Amino acid sequence: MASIKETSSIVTLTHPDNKETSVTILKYGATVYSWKREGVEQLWLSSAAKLDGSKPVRGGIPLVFPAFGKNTTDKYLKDLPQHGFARNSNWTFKGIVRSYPPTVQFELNEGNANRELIKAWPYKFTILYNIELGYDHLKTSVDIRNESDVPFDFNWLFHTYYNIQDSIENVYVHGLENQATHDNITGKAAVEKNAEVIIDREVDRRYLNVDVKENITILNKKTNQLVHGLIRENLSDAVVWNPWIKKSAGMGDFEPKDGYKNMLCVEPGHIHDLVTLRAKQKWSASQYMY
Ligand SMILES: O=P(O)(O)OC[C@H]1O[C@@H](O)[C@H](O)[C@@H](O)[C@@H]1O
Repeated sequence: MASIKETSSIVTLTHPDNKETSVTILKYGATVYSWKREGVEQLWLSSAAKLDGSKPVRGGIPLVFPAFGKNTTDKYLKDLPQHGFARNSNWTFKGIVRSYPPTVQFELNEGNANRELIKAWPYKFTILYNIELGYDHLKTSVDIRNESDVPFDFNWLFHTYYNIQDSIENVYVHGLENQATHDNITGKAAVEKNAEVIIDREVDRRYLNVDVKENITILNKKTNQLVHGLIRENLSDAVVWNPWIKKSAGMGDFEPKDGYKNMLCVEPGHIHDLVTLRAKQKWSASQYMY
């Protein structure tokens, strides 16, 4: 039997076959902020991250909904903060929904979402968020249901911060060659020429419409061994983000300051356009990390 520990602010799930394999979720944002596989932390978390609900968590897996970045054009989304309100809302813990692999569920709807922020977005919805702890993987899945009588538009993205135990200089991202990109820093579109995407400066790049049959992996430069692997369902875009020296220096909740050497965000999402969800319809997506 998996063990679950719940406090007023967090839920920790431990795998039945290995007590060193666990996942910890903050109810605020339903933010997974630790995933240990056989005792080894897989996610990066800033030592200055706020875990008290005063701001989104700098690290782990913040959830981005219903807007990616700062939307400036949509009638309602433009009044929301960067990355929407899901990561700044207290989600309801619904308990364990499957015993093997042990899976816990959280729910967000217009009733428990951040009261100030939800004022800008006049829809009824239910998001069920499942976190499945495998002995060798973590799968996070989302079902979004439009409970309104009219359609609504949204982005979804898992803002995953991977822990790069070895330095960032020693890894590359694979699976993005020939993909269309949009650079968030320069605003320019391009095509990725590299089979091995290295991170040696600030990188903030959207990869658009990447075939979901393609796994995205982080590999060791010297040995080509797998550091992290990602399988996506219904999430055709991916952001690759590392703030590097200057940007992390400017973020008060980013510590240690050289932490950029030990993290890399590879964020699967639907952001090339907005998903339109018709009344009473459901949209589902997941990321499987191994
Ligand atoms: O500081 P925030 O709001 O958590 O965002 C972090 C980063 O999130 C990434 O997804 C964006 O592409 C970046 O532009 C952004 O800086």
